[in-house]
Amino acid sequence: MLIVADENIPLLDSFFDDIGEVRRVSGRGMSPEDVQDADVLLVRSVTRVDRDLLEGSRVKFVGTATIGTDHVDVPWLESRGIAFCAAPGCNANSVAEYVLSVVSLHIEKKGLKDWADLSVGIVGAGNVGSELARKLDWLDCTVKLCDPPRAALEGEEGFVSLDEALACDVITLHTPLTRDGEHATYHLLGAGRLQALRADQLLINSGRGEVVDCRALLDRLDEANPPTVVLDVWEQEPRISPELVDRVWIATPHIAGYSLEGKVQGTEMIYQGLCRFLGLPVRKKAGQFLPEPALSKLSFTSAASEWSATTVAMRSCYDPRMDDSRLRLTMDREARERGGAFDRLRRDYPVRREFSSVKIQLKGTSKSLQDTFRALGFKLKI
Ligand SMILES: NC(=O)C1=CN([C@@H]2O[C@H](COP(=O)(O)OP(=O)(O)OC[C@H]3O[C@@H](n4cnc5c(N)ncnc54)[C@H](O)[C@@H]3O)[C@@H](O)[C@H]2O)C=CC1
Ligand SMILES: O=C(O)C(=O)[C@H](O)COP(=O)(O)O
Repeated sequence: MLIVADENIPLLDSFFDDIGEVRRVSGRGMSPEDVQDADVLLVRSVTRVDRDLLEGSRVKFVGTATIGTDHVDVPWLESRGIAFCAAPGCNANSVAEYVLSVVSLHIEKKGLKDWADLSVGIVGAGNVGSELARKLDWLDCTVKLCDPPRAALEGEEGFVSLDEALACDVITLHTPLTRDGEHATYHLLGAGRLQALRADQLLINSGRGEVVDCRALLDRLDEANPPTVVLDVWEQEPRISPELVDRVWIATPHIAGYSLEGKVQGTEMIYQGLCRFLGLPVRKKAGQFLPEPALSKLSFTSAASEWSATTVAMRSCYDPRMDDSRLRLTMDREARERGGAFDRLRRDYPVRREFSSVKIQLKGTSKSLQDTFRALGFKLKI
């Protein structure tokens, strides 16, 4: 059996080499010739999987090691009897930690040292939005969830309108990219809604670039009193707008979901999907391939303030400003080289471990500090 796979999927051999021969190809540049003789195709989000790629091939199973599926023409796969599997939720915690890290920097920038004063509007309350809401709730933020498709379901309640979510101190977008239907998200935030944002607000997009009209955003950021904006996702990746990078506060190259745990869980989920499809037993688990983290323990005493202890711990695991600096450094290249540089930042992404990989040892500290660490997802050793 021939398995053609995006070379950027981690642990391809560990998971798949006893199922078939694995051929690695570039995800971004994948062509019909690459997949023609494949039985199985494994991709990430940068490969458009549709008739143009697969017509005439013998592919019978497609797996994407990502949450998002907007790059896959699922109805066409169904029409051809090609099985499909994605990895829902695989990197949801990674994205939630990205947003928490950004919000903690924002709180400091505003001269505050507490989560509790903040209202956060979460647009899209699925795996990512719900995980983020759970953590922010524990941190005593006021959380408002906007999810019209869920709100329309029987028994679902407590959701707010988009306008109410967009009035919060922090707005964070976690919808899929959809172009059709009642709840389409393409350019959900267009000129009108961007116009209404205030200078004291923070807008974070780590969903999909096209959910925000980036041309309109650029215009808004050139006007008086613009909001603060953080973008992980962009229209026209990998050839993103340098003008927009220049105007946003934090700019990262679509890596919110790039914790090692998130990426490896993505591979694990398509491995499980392929095993189900082939009727094979599932013998491997993501956990067996995760190395010991470089940072496995941190200690704090009662001398440390709650804010400094938790932000030191968070930033020891992940600081979005590092990703921001790396992306900005690529912006002075020639236009034709910038797309390649964006993809290389993603391909060569440093190992980033989730908060749960670090044990926090606390000596003589308060119950409230313990609760905050727990809310953020750290393991405690008291
Ligand atoms: N930046 C990154 O690295 C990553 C980005 N993503 C993106 O985040 C998206 C969300 O991920 P999950 O939460 O796991 O997906 P999910 O499918 O679990 O949840 C999406 C939620 O959005 C809601 N939704 C749909 N249309 C909406 C609308 N018009 N307004 C408000 N809510 C709407 C759905 O009802 C659903 O509850 C993915 O589709 C993907 O595009 C996901 C992982 C990593
Ligand atoms: O899971 C998703 O959805 C994502 O956006 C991925 O984290 C993006 O990673 P790549 O598929 O582009 O490597």
